[in-house]
Amino acid sequence: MLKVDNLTFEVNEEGRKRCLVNHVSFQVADGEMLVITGPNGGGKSTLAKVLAGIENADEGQIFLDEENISGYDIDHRANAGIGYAFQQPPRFKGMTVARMLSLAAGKELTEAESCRLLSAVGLCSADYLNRQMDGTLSGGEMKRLEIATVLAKPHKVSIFDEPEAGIDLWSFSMLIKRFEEIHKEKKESLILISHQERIIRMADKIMVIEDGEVKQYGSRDEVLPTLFTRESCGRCANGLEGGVC
Ligand SMILES: Nc1ncnc2c1ncn2[C@@H]1O[C@H](COP(=O)(O)OP(=O)(O)OP(=O)(O)O)[C@@H](O)[C@H]1O
Repeated sequence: MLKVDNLTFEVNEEGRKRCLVNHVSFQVADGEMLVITGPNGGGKSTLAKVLAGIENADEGQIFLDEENISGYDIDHRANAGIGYAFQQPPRFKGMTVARMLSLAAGKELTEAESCRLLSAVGLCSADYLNRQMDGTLSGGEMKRLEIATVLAKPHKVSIFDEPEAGIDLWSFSMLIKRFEEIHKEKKESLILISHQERIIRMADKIMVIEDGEVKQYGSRDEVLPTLFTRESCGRCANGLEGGVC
């Protein structure tokens, strides 16, 4: 169980404090899937970075199975069981895909194991295992490799920031299947940040974040109908595409 209590993250903008994550509290039970959605710039990625230990919270606490991980850095949080896939994955010059997957798995993977991971994200291992994780890979390829690194190891909670971004339709379907399998197995909890209706509909719980605050949080049946009846974003008069802006 992940328990997030009163999490706050501020930045200093030209001498003025701006709260990007504003007293956010929620829980993700074992095996549960939480989808976080909301308008662009609402604070979803920032919240994910604070959960993963990339940014340090100014206030609040994070508990993973009763363990207070609030003071842990990114490595300690990963060891405690938090997996995190960036919205925009970093590239690593000089590192092959095979090496990266083994590092992510925490053990030397066989070719067959690496192949299974790459297949789950729609990549053919023969073409990729010896490629460098550098600028020669396309944005969509990097995104799928980043997701494969999180899938390489079991976590208590895996956070995927917009896993659909830049991914083609065929790979997206495979990815959805993998998320469905993980969800069905109930061995790990998933937090998916997404604007994609198909992903939002998979959730056990949905949280809407806007202006750094939790605007809605509840079961899929409670929140989903309200998403698709909102006509405009709460922050501005912009129309919503497919129900979510
Ligand atoms: N380090 C930072 N310093 C200042 N402002 C930041 C910083 N990081 C993010 N922001 C701003 O905070 C707000 C929230 O950004 P964030 O990336 O968390 O939004 P998001 O909900 O993930 O958006 P999107 O749906 O577009 O991915 C944005 O206005 C962004 O420009």
